[in-house]
Amino acid sequence: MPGPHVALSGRGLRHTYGKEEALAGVDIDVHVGEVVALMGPSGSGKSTLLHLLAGLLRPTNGEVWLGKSRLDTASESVRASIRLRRMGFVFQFGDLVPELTLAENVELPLRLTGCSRVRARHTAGRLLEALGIAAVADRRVNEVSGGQAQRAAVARALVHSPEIVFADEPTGSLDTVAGEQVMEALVGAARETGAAVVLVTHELSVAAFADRDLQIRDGRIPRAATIPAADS
Ligand SMILES: Nc1ncnc2c1ncn2[C@@H]1O[C@H](COP(=O)(O)OP(=O)(O)OP(=O)(O)O)[C@@H](O)[C@H]1O
Repeated sequence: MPGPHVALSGRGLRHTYGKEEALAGVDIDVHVGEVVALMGPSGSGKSTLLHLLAGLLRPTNGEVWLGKSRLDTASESVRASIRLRRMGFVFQFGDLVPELTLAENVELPLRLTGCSRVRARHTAGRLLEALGIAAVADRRVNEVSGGQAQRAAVARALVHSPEIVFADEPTGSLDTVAGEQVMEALVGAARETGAAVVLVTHELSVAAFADRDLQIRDGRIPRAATIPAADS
C-alpha cells in the first residue's frame, strides 16, 4: 500500500489489447495535491495509462491504488462508486449533458451522491463564480463558447472535492487563450480543494501548468522521470 502522501499509485502496470502491448511496465506515484502531465508521442500509451489509473480498465498485470483503496482487484460496482465519489473527469469535448444548463451539469455529481438540491446549487454556484462563468450558468452547452463549456466541465470535475481529477486532452478542442483559461481554472480549483490532477496533453504550454511532466515512450516511463514518494 502506498504511503500517506501518495494520492494515487500504479505499480508494474502492463496492459495488452489482444497481442498488442500498450503498456510495458509502468510505475507511477502522484502525490496529494500534485499536478502531473503525461506526455509522449501518439500511440505511446498515455490514454491507456490514464484509463488504468482511473479504474476504467483493468491492467493485465500490476496494481493501482487510490489512497488505501486497491482499484485493479475491486469489483466494477466498487470502482464505479469510487469514480463517482472520489474522482473527477474532464474530457477533450467537455462531455456535459446537453439537455441541462451549465449549473445543473455542475450540480450533478453532488445530486448523484445524495446532496440536497439547495446545497448542490449553492456549492456549484460558488465554483461557477470562481471560474468566471456565473453569468452563463443558466444556459445550455450549445448557448455558450467552447471555453465556457470546458470551464463548466472543470467545475463539474471538482465540485464534490475529489481526491484526484483525470483530464484527457482538456484543452484539445480550444484555441490558445481559451485553453489557458481552462488550465488556470483546473489548476486553480484543484489547488483550492487539494485535489491531485493527472492530465494527458500534447501541448508544452499546457504541460507548463503541471508540477511535473512524465514522458511515455513505447509503453514505458523512463525510470529517472519518476520521483519516489518521500515515505514509500
Ligand atoms: N481498444 C484498443 N484496442 C486495441 N489496441 C488499442 C486500443 N486502444 C489503444 N490501443 C493501442 O495501444 C497503444 C497505446 O494507445 P493509447 O491510446 O494508450 O496511446 P496514446 O499515447 O494515448 O495515443 P494518442 O496520443 O494518439 O491518443 C497504441 O498502439 C494503440 O493502437
